Amino acid sequence: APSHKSDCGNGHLASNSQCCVWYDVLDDIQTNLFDGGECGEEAHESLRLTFHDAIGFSPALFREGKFGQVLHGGGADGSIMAFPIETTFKASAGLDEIVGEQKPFALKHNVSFGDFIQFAGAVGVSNCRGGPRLQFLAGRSNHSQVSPDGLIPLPEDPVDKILARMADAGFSPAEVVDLLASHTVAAQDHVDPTIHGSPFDSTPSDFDAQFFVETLLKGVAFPGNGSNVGEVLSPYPGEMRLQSDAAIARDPRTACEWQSFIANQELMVRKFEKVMAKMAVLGQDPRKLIDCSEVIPVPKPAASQVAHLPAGKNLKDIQVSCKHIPFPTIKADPGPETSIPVVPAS
Ligand code: HEM
Ligand SMILES: [Ca+2]
Ligand SMILES: [Mn+2]
Repeated sequence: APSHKSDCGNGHLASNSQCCVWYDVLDDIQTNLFDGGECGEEAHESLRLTFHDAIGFSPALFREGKFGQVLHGGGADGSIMAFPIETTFKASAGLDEIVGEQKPFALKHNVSFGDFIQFAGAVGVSNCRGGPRLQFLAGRSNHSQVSPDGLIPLPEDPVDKILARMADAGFSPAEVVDLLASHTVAAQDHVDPTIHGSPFDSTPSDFDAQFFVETLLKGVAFPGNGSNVGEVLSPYPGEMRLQSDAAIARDPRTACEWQSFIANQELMVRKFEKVMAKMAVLGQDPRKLIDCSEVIPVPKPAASQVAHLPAGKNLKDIQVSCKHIPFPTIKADPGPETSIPVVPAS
């Protein structure tokens, strides 16, 4: 049958021939960056990197004359890969590693750093069970503008400061919550450097709603060496809770959006896809980009649409923070109290 697609010559058909190269990048990074398509450390760090590149964008600084000559610029432009100074910013501790791992793939396939970072994040998170299928637009220039320090939120920042910074970049309080669905596939290495890879929920390889319920449980313990800057009490040994996540979960401006995902993983995913489409083109003119979303793999379905209370917890342990919508009915897992094995730093 006649086709309007271009034959890429690599076993794929593309709606636009400029998307062909991304199939080569996909095969290469699934094998050689994501360990055969896993939702592991590299996938998590790649998702985090999409944010740290994109959020270096500030209409407020631009108005004050302190950020570039044109408003279009900065943002999701690959500057965090082009300018090593950006990975020395406190908020980006540890990202030098994933930038170092990704950069040779971008150079080898001759694609821009800005495109590569958003593509790798989208592919990485598609490896997570229940994950989103993110939009991917290609064609960002490889000319980028170094971001000033101080634009990326820190876990010790008060909610007011985080919401103001995110509003400057164009995000509502509800959209900040939507973006934080990313923390369902996340772990820390630098808030408490004595414990490696302590996750933010009990299922860091599943893009599920566990993060949203577990952050509302009463905090009882620190997983590592006690209280660190940006850390608050978590509900289990081994799990890390960021001060910012705990506060946003409980703030009247954000608590109802937070709660709304606990019994609706599908809604969480759709809203994450929508807000990520916006974040991925900060500082870019999307009309000049080509839609290559078809290259992004279709993720495996979620194990459950509804979060559960981990074993040993009950509804009385939840610090209900949305005042006008009843807390959803969720079940508790049977069995002894959950704990996540702690991996000490080597
Ligand atoms: C509200 C602002 C946010 C704050 C304060 C924040 C803070 C943090 C911190 C402190 C870590 C741990 C880093 C480490 O110690 O290794 C982390 C990890 C992570 N963050 Fe965020 N974050 C925010 C928003 C976001 C957004 C918008 C995304 C993506 C869309 C994101 C994705 C991730 C991911 C995937 C990880 C896990 C990385 C890994 O497991 O290696 N974060 N975040
Ligand atoms: Ca999870
Ligand atoms: Mn990590």
